[in-house]
Amino acid sequence: MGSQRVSGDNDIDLWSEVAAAEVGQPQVAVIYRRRRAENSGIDVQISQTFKGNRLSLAPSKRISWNRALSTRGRTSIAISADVVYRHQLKQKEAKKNPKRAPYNRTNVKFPDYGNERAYFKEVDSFELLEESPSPKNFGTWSMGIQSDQIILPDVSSRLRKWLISRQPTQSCGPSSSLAKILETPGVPMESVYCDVSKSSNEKTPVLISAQKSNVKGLDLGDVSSDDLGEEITKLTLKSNHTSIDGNYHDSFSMLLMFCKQSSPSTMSDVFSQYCDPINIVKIGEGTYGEAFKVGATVCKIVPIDGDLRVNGEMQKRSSELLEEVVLSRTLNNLRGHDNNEYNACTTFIETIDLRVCQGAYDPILIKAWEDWDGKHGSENDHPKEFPENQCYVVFVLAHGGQDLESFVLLNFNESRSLLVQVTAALAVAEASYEFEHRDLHWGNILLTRKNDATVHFTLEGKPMWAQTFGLKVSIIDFTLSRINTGERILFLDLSSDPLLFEGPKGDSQFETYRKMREVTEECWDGSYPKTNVLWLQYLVDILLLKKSFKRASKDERELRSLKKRLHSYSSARESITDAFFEELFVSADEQKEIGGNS
Ligand SMILES: Nc1ncnc2c1ncn2[C@@H]1O[C@H](COP(=O)(O)OP(=O)(O)OP(=O)(O)O)[C@@H](O)[C@H]1O
Repeated sequence: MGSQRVSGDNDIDLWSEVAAAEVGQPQVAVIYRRRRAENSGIDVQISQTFKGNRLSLAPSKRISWNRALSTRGRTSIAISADVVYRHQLKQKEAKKNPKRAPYNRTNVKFPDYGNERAYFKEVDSFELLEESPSPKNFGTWSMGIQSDQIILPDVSSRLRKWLISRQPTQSCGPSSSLAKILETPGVPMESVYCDVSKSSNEKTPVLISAQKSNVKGLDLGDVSSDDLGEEITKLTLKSNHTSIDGNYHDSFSMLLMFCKQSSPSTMSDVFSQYCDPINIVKIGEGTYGEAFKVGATVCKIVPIDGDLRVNGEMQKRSSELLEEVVLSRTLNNLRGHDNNEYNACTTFIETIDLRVCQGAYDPILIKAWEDWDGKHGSENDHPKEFPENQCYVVFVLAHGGQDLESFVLLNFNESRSLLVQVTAALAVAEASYEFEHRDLHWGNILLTRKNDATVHFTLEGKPMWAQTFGLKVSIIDFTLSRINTGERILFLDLSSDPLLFEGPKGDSQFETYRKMREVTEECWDGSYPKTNVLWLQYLVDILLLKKSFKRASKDERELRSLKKRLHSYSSARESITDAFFEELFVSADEQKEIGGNS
């Protein structure tokens, strides 16, 4: 990231300030690399050099927190059944002691992270100025219900998850069943916070959901959408009676059904729908997925259900992908395909299609993978290892552009627009689905330049148009997110990931995870929209400290006071009412004059 900034004469140069503050400190570059999962922890390789005057984390390759954390992600699958039970215990304790239920680490057996702790102790003694990529790799989703859960007998975790998910949520109205979610585009599950001024400490804000008409069904062959919901449930319950190894074919069948397929496709079948396959280029990678630009879309390919370890990880199972699919599709519903939506926005990346594929990795993709590796140095395993019978889920996504980390913001207006778009999107998703992103670091915000002068949101029935100043924001990566679909709550139990909270002190990303832990009191299934506000504060920090764009000292003051005021808001929904955002919205009349998208 460049540390140059274009500034007016009166500007305070933050970078100079930071550099000045560092004078006299040891000049250290810490280089470390993380070991993959099979090595049962992190191989921290620290080297110190004394050449620059800024402390930085300079990885030999891409720093990958997620890889280190992945070992625990797998644990969270196994304990997912206990999550709800533990939450009940925590709630009981919390009732006894209204201040705070203590987090009893002694009852939880975590792997030994002694080495990592020693490492963090060492880096903590320095001021850390570099951001770290996301710890994205956390295994499976957990599901719970909002309140008054029935303590279930000791059944298999997956069955329990589904049994719980079938309990009607007391506070939600007509649910957004799986079958209905599948009816995208345009399932208008519309939900309202009854009282947005309520304190965030009230754990489950009351949602009133109203299923609207005009629900369009997909062509699901012989299966009607109502039957589909039932079939999915039966299938899952049935499959959960059997062992994990024995049952995934059932989940696989469901996945096929979700993708409207009777059998897996080949990768080239899918890609040829979007472009001439020779034009495919790799654009990014995650621990589980490889992302390729395929025509105007991005295809994220996630291998599933195989025995071959990928990037040091067990492959994800069909059942896990099912849950991710539900979450992506639920957010897709916000995109507003008719004009009746009570809550709508287009900021969450669009999932255009989902496909199940089978076969060895396509040679064209292998070539694209190798080209990217040559330029960027991949952390992932070479995909030529995949066998002929390997299965994958392909997420066909809209192309969201470049991530905030690498994107060059030009001026204060672009930064303001970034903030208003993210805040409004979170407000809409909170209002509709009690959504919390929980991992909104600068790698998960994509930016692109567009001609539209405004971007449209509908929040609780009220249409709003935010000025873009030519910038379009997309939010990706819902791995840590929490959502209430109306029928179920999808969340990840971050307590099973203690290292997430032991990241470097002073690193605003890791400070944010720690603040989330305080806010949620580790009841990760609960609704705490304040977590969205914490990430907004993080974003303001990033804009002030990590991004160079043309700005005056007055602009910096505005950002700093926004950050302060954000302290007092308990949700993105409240935050969007802040004066900072006011002048970024245009009225309906102005919108008509501008003639932007509506
Ligand atoms: N829709 C998109 N538009 C543009 N780039 C994208 C898109 N989706 C993913 N990418 C790129 O691919 C990279 C990997 O994507 P992503 O983080 O979603 O992978 P992942 O497999 O979910 O990661 P992990 O499993 O480790 O959480 C991103 O950092 C981004 O650079």
